[in-house]
Amino acid sequence: MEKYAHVFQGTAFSSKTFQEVNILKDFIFCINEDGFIEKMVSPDDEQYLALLGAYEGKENFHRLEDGEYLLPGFIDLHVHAPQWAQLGTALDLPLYDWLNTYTFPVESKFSDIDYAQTVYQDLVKTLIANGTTTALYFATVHKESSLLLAEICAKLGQRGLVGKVVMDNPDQCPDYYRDADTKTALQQTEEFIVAVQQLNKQTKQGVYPVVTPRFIPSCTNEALKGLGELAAKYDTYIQSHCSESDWEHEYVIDRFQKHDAFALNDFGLLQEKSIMAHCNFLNDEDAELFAKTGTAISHCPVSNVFFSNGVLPAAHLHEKGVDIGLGTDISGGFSPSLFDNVRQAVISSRMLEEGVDTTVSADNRGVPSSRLTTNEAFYFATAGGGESLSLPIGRIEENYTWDVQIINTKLPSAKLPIFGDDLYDIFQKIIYLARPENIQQVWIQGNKVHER
Ligand SMILES: Nc1nc2[nH]cnc2c(=O)[nH]1
Repeated sequence: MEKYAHVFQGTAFSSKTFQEVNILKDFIFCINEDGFIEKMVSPDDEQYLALLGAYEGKENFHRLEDGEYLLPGFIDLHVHAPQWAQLGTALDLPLYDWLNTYTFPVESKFSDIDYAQTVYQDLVKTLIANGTTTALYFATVHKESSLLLAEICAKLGQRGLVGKVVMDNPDQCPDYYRDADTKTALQQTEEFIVAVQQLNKQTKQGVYPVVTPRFIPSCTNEALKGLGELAAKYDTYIQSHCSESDWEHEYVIDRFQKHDAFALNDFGLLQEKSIMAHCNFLNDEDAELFAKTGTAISHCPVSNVFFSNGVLPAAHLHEKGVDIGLGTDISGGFSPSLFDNVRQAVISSRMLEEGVDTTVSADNRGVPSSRLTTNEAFYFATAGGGESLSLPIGRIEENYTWDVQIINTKLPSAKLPIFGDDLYDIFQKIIYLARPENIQQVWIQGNKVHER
């Protein structure tokens, strides 16, 4: 009977469908050596008592305390790791000015490996403590510190997908922060891919290289083409920014007479393992191309308030068959927490649906059918992120990895107002009220990586 690496007993919440949450009350979760959920047993199952008998009292048996609940770990599909150093600043500027006056100077400092070590280590630890078990990172143009970020994820136990950023267009990138030239950018990207694929061989939870043209304005046509070819050669993930703001969307129309989606596709950059950030200006034709190629969207609702000039029609795009996950967009978004982004996804979608200008009649004020429910926004932060990455993550279900956060609702300093509620109400309270201190433990691929 005793063959599992860990056995947990407790109540879990996990998406069943886009609309519905599964409540697994007092289940037993059996985790194998590889860190996967091999078996889930309900209290009605005849094996339940036998399993308890075999594991109770052992070191690898974990019973959740009263007031503790399991959620899947969050999947953050868009993090600019170096921007951790400027979190919460300069958010009153428009995107172009923010990039040029704040962000590029900060990112240029990551040529210094010691500085990178300090910032990246702090970021990865903080994201884990916020319940983020998988993160898709933009690093900087520097190959060495980008590789260091992948090594830090590997060491701290987080599933990290990391990109060395490519910016080779002298018209759009400053002299002090740019790849030396196109050839060097592509060569260093290739070396980076090979090194991270090597690192992945010794990393249980996985670390993956990501081909990362920053966005179309930063890159020459030769770089975009070369990056599409490298992604195909090494079967890597691809990430970029797509149709984020009025300025960026218009820039691409000016340069290519088409939208970002079609321009990126021409360079081989839209495929099953592509994840594009923001996408606020996608029209239906762009969305159909995303669905056809398997390209996913990382929806960054906090950041969008500041930089996107609009709200992503996430419900509509999901309806059109596009995979969607959530991103913090550190530091376009000021919060490292996907809880905050779930909340903002709901809030922004309601404002889109209802409209915001009260001088316009209610009938014409908003965009009908735009709202996201709490369950749907939770789905994006978990199961939707897993689907976007085509990895068995984001759900508490058999054959998925044991990537979970244990939420303590009874912490004296951050107690949730629960007075005999039913379990679904407790789930909703966790989604809207939990703070980082309520995250008691975080596990990734069967390993405990955080405890407070
Ligand atoms: N939000 C955001 N958009 C971008 N577009 C190009 N670079 C960036 C960035 O760092 N953040």
